Amino acid sequence: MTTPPRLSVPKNKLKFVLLEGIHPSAVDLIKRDGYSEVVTSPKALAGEALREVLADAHFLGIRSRTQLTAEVLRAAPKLTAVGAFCIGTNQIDLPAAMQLGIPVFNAPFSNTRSVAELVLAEIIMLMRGIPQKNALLHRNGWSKSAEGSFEVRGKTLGIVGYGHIGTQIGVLAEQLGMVVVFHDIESKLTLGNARQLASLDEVLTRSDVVTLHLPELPSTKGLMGRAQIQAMKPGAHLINASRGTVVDIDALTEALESGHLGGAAIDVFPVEPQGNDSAFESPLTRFDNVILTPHIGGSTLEAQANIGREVADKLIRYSNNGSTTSAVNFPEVALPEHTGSSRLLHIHRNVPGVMARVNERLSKAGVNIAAQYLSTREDVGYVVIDVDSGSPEVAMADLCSLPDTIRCRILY
Ligand SMILES: NC(=O)c1ccc[n+]([C@@H]2O[C@H](COP(=O)([O-])OP(=O)(O)OC[C@H]3O[C@@H](n4cnc5c(N)ncnc54)[C@H](O)[C@@H]3O)[C@@H](O)[C@H]2O)c1
Ligand SMILES: O=C(O)[C@H](O)COP(=O)(O)O
Repeated sequence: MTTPPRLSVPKNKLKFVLLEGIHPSAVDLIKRDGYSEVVTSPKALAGEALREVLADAHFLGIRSRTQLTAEVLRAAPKLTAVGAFCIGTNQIDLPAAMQLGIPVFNAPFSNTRSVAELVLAEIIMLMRGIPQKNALLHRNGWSKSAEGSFEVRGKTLGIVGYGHIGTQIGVLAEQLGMVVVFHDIESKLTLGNARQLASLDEVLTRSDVVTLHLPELPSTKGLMGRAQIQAMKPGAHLINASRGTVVDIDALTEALESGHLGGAAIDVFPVEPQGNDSAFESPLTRFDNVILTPHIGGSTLEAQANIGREVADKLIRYSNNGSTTSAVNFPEVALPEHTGSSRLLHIHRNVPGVMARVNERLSKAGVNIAAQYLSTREDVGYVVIDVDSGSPEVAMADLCSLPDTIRCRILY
């Protein structure tokens, strides 16, 4: 059996790696807290480059593009926690991370408003036929006409996925006088006059604009396929600022080619370039009535600065005191400061008798338990023990050698 990693390292020896142009607010906070090694990159990494950077990283920050598969995570022996500096966490194998004892944190609300504002603007732009008019003028043409231009007031907006972003858009759209209907797999508290309809189909057949706000899940992949796009009203518009895999791009292309849809606004794509120096390719580039944006729904300076601080703070708290509050994949433990005691953190297989064995080892090591906090999730347990007498190092070494240990570390 291999010995589990024991991460009881001073701050100046802990390495943070922040990829994908994470806002400098994160670096500022991390450094202000006393961590000195912060490596940054404007790009997503993959393959050997990612493996190389993860070989000695303790904390990793990514956004939506870096793919953290089980294989990649297994090749990161020191990785203690991951920060997704965004909302979506579909790019990370969350169950694999939990099995390896690696909590993942994200920023569940920091860019919600930015996405909602972009979508609101796109609704008006699409309903007025602005994308194609704008394109024509850029080619020295002129087309002053009311044909195909409509007010949004009184029109129906269909929201698919009525979560944080969907509800915000619903509220903003009602301020413009739109009728809001939505589909969600959960029964939802509706805001304003929004109405939850019985089925996705009902939302699609009624709406002048359909906007998607779903997470990427096996169940949402290809959710907007040929049949769903064809079920939309002739001349209606489709907006996708959720995940690229939710829409069948070939089916969308056909619907635009045939004129069934009046237009679309697409911010996310099944395959996205790794960085700003890579080329973007899509069958949608040939349509003037399609607004294409480079996955910037959440990319405002306000949102990115807030995300930088929020996720960096969660990583720092986990590093400094072991708190896993709001981790997306991990047993959650909210911890007070541990003054006057040492803190032992033990992540283990949640099998019958494991806590009895933990406490037996502590008793044998002769430490006094000042406080103990336990949380479990599926087959992983996370116990935090504050000890205020005896030798915490000996107790830690004993705990680390328990066969059910996944990871352990000590905080002084
Ligand atoms: N374009 C961008 O820059 C950008 C920015 C932020 C978030 N996002 C994406 O938007 C997604 C949504 O964000 P959010 O904060 O609103 O998430 P959320 O979790 O608050 O809401 C998602 C909603 O979708 C619903 N849902 C799940 N599966 C469904 C299905 N099959 N059919 C109907 N409804 C379903 C859920 O019940 C939930 O209400 C994120 O997961 C992320 O992928 C994109
Ligand atoms: O999930 C998210 O928050 C968005 O997709 C934004 O991702 P980004 O940080 O890569 O722009």
